[in-house]
Amino acid sequence: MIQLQNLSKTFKTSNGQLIAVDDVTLTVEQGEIFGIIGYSGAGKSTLIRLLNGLEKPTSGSVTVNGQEISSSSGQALRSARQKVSMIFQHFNLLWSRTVEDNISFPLEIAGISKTKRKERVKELIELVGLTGKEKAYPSQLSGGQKQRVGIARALANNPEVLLCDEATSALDPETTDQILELLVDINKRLGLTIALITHEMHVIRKICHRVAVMEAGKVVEMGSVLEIFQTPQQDITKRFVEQVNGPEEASQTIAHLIEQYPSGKLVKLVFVGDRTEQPILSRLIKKYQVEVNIVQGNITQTQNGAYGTLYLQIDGATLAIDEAIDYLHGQDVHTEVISHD
Ligand SMILES: Nc1ncnc2c1ncn2[C@@H]1O[C@H](COP(=O)(O)OP(=O)(O)OP(=O)(O)O)[C@@H](O)[C@H]1O
Repeated sequence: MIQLQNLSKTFKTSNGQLIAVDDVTLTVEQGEIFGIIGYSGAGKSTLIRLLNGLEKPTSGSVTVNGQEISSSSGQALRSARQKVSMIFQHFNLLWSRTVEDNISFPLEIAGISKTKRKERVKELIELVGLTGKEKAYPSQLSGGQKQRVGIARALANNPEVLLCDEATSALDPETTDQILELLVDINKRLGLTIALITHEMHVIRKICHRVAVMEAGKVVEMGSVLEIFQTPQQDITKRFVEQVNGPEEASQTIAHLIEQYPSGKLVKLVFVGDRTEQPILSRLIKKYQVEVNIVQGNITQTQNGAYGTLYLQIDGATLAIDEAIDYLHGQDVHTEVISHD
């Protein structure tokens, strides 16, 4: 659906050339929710501006549904851009227009008749859950409601792709979750492809199928959200995963656990949801004559399923413990020994 091929964008600044996006190649599949995460300055905004044709690449290409946006101009660019819609962190609503007139605006520009506009606006208001607010002005709405208007307006002309630029960053956690649920609902109901940029791993965990991690203009890691949460490779990715799992707390707990369970070995298992029912633990105990204490565990939900972490204390004869750990390494779970005798 969206293809970025060796995409780069360089800006000339007073300090010389600045590479904002550096040789990015990725594909967003039809119907997918794809997240791009990075800290401030990583190049996310530049990337999204390249995606909707607001910036021209220095090199490489952007193709949306077979049409190259990066090399189009004039009418061709305008028609290509109609397939791509966007919502923003600060909503970008027209403050002097009511909710229904804001949503109607792109339809007016597209030359849709008044009767058809009314019908479509009604449909969209229902879709985003704003019934009863048709005549309200943006200043009379909560942040979540404003973003619902933004979403309805973005969907008015039936785009093929929705781009979300930090769409929930100005909202409180509860409202964030409601807006994220609305995006998932729209993705499922309309089969709409969604590409979003964010600095919050919570957003990625909650709604994305796949994620690309950006650092200094480059995509440094990419994969299914489940995979990335389960086995992050790069340090930056690990830091993002910790945003959701809570690092200090976890490391404090681990230090505490080591103190509390000084004998045997402390092992961390990371497993994917549908493998949780496999009787790995009971086999382990039966086969190796070790004692297994479940010390701590949690499960995290993502759009691709759940993944869990389980801390075990394995105690017994040294040889039996080592064999038991070898057995775990041979299973389909990620196993890490976090303390030694
Ligand atoms: N028009 C421009 N001219 C010069 N430099 C720019 C321009 N736009 C972006 N940059 C630079 O490119 C780099 C990437 O910026 P970008 O805004 O894409 O990052 P970001 O990940 O979106 O960060 P943020 O979340 O803070 O917006 C930054 O160093 C920024 O200063």
